[in-house]
Amino acid sequence: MPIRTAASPPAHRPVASAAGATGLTKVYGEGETRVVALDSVSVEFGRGRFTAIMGPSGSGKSTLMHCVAGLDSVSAGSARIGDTELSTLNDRQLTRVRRDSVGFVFQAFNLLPTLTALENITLPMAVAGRRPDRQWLDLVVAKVGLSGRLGHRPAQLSGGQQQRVAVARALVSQPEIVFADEPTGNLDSRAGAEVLGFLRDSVRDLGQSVVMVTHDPVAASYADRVVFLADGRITDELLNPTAERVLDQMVHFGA
Ligand SMILES: Nc1ncnc2c1ncn2[C@@H]1O[C@H](COP(=O)(O)OP(=O)(O)OP(=O)(O)O)[C@@H](O)[C@H]1O
Repeated sequence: MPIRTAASPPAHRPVASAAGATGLTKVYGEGETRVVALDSVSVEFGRGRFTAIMGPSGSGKSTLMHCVAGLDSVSAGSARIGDTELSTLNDRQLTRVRRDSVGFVFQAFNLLPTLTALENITLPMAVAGRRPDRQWLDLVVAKVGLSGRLGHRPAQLSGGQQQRVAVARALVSQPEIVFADEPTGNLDSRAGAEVLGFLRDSVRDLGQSVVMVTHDPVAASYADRVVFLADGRITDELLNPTAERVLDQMVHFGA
């Protein structure tokens, strides 16, 4: 597989979509417990772009990410990864798309404690019966600054280093898109800045597409674009955000 080294395109130019949703509605429960978590959301996540999703608690951020990543079913509308409409897939095909086309980074690093950093990074590909491209693996490991720590187990690494292992694990299979759910939620600001820098570098230098849910305006400022959600709807977006502009927008919407 060729190594992608394309820098991300300028934010004003239309870009191909790495994932997206059309008229996506998600309803949980019924009767008195019925909650419309997403109300006909249409959104594209650009290829080679870093998109942040922001909004108040309960606005539907995680639900949007889970539906587009194929972790949750939709009630109406559609979600897609690349050109693949997820609703057309059976369970086995969906599992394969999630495994081969999507990388995940979670707030809790979700590393296996008995495996080394390198084993954690390559585990998902090993499970899938695939071998990582050695050149790409070396590049990703160097990029996230883990070259000297590949033999360490998670307990021997700081929180920031553990999250960098998780980022490398998400990048190593060269997925169509990486979804990061509050990736800096458990980190201090310095370690958080490093992880965000690596996510941004993976977009700028490696051509990766990244979508990140965050509450933090500083974290969102690493993205090329911020999409704002409120009450299950997209209310606004910002291109080339700064932390100040994101904060203004949040205050404006009472988030
Ligand atoms: N499994 C579920 N069952 C029932 N309701 C749910 C479920 N998951 C989410 N919800 C509801 O859907 C709405 C959107 O939730 P979601 O977790 O997507 O919001 P969020 O913006 O990610 O919130 P937070 O920032 O607090 O994580 C909320 O009202 C939530 O209570």
